Amino acid sequence: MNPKQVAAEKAVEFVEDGMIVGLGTGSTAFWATQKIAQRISEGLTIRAVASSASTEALAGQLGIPLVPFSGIDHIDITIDGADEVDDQLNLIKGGGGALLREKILARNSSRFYVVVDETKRVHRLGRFPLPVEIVPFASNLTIHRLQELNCEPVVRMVQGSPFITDNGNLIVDCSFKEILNPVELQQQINLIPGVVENGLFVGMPTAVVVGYGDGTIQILEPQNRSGHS
Ligand SMILES: O=C[C@H](O)[C@H](O)[C@H](O)COP(=O)(O)O
Repeated sequence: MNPKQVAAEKAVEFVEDGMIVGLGTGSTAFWATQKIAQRISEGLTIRAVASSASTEALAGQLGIPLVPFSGIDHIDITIDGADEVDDQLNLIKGGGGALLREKILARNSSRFYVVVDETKRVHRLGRFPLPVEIVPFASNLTIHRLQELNCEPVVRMVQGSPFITDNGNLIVDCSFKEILNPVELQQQINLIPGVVENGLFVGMPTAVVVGYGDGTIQILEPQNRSGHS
């Protein structure tokens, strides 16, 4: 069985009637959105907020009732993927460019479930280049300041043109190789004028659901690393 699907479907078990649900972005969150649609067809009543235009389109096709960010004052549960998960359950996100809306959802959610396959687990963050969303008009200046933090920044390109986020910004992928202090780094990055947000999610998950190729899952909680079943 697909480990991403296994993890995502487990997390959807935590969705209950009446909830406002944050829908993540990417190939793992995709399975959560599919499962939520299935549960709606079986009688579940929820409203959802999408973390990207692509997820909004998917949810719309699947008949999931959507509300805009402006129409809610809290989110009960968000289910989303990640590019890396470290031993403290800190994350790198933004491989799909959706990190800003994803972080707003996660920060405003009572519960934030992260769904990954086992390949996303690392001892320390940094193998995956850290996505940073920046405003386009001063990008060269902002990129110089990012370089001063000892990373190699590369503007993300798609088919020869800069990737543009749903918010009209650029993504700079910053290779740090190894991130020793994610708390400090996220603050340093976000203090640079021109940076909109970075893909470090520090201390945010309620739990991380890890799916394995043999169909088993492991639920990792911030202080309790048990539960392989
Ligand atoms: O911007 C995209 C998101 O942060 C994704 O959740 C992340 O990149 C993981 O995506 P996937 O599940 O496709 O590996």
